[in-house]
Amino acid sequence: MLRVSDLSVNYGDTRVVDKLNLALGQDEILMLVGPTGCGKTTILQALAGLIPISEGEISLGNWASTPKKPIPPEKRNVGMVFQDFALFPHLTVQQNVCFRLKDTQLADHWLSLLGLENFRDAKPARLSGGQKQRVALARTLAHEPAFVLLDEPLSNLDAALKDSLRWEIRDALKKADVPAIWVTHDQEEALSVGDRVGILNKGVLEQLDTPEACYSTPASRFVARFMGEASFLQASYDNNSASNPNNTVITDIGNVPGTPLHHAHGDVDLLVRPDDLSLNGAHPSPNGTVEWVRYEGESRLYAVTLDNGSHLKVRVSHENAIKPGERAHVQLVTTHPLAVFPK
Ligand SMILES: Nc1ncnc2c1ncn2[C@@H]1O[C@H](COP(=O)(O)OP(=O)(O)OP(=O)(O)O)[C@@H](O)[C@H]1O
Repeated sequence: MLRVSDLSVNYGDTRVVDKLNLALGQDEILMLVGPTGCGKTTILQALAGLIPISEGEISLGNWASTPKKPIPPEKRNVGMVFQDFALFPHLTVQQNVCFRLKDTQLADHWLSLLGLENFRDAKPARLSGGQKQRVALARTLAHEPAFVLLDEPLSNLDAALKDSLRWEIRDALKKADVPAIWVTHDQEEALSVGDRVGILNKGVLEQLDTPEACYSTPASRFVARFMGEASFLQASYDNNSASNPNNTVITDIGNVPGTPLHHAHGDVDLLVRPDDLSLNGAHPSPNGTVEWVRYEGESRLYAVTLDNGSHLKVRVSHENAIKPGERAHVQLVTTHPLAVFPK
């Protein structure tokens, strides 16, 4: 198990990572997300042993690295996958994957598993971005790493390729049966690929949880906003289980079941995602005005200001075409519990 205890990293007087704690299961994939400059790459570099740590401990199997007794990178058996692929341009695919490998059987295994057999003799320049990243992954896994760190492996690829390759990478990591930490800027990627998601804010891990929990019951408003489109709706909530046995939250646009966070009670803010709402431009009693609309293909995303002053984002079918400035009726239509934050 890869274990990180109270890990802090300073650059000079500036603390960039603050008391990070996590433990990864044998084949677990942890997606690390957060705004630019929050410390994601620094964490990967610290885990790989490429930069010194200021406090805490990183351990895996038979080694433990501390500020006083650092374990050098070559003794950690870490595999790294970078966004720029980092392949040797003068070597073929086969030579890249087999680089410094005693047993080339594993190279064959990963080359075939990642669909690279026909490219064995090609040089990287001839390959597409997706193929290059598969070669980089095959090389990493052929060396039987004890854990894998991926630093935005898909960020140099186009959208269609990203979607398929993220699943190929996930499958390969699972087959390799190694823990992995995968840094991404893409919250959709984090939610769909990760076993767990860690959300960093200014060097502090704000939440480490399943994708569902990070999205539905975020630990903070920051996490709520970071993991997707989030609106906060004025609401009232009675936390007394005798008078409110179904945890009902009352709002101007409908009542829904709630999950109270941080002892929310009384006047509260309800976390509403765009798909928790309906929007009707032909309703006889509209309760809001459309501010703008974004066409998304299958759907349209609307920004609506309610007559009570709340701002909401609503995602509905593309068939529903209401223009900015027009009146419409917004209603809460969800049946699953929504997160309730104190004011
Ligand atoms: N070698 C360094 N010396 C001093 N400060 C650094 C150094 N490397 C990074 N930093 C600072 O540490 C902070 C975290 O940087 P880091 O690269 O880990 O962020 P990140 O979350 O990976 O960002 P991005 O998403 O933009 O890649 C930033 O404020 C950055 O400016």
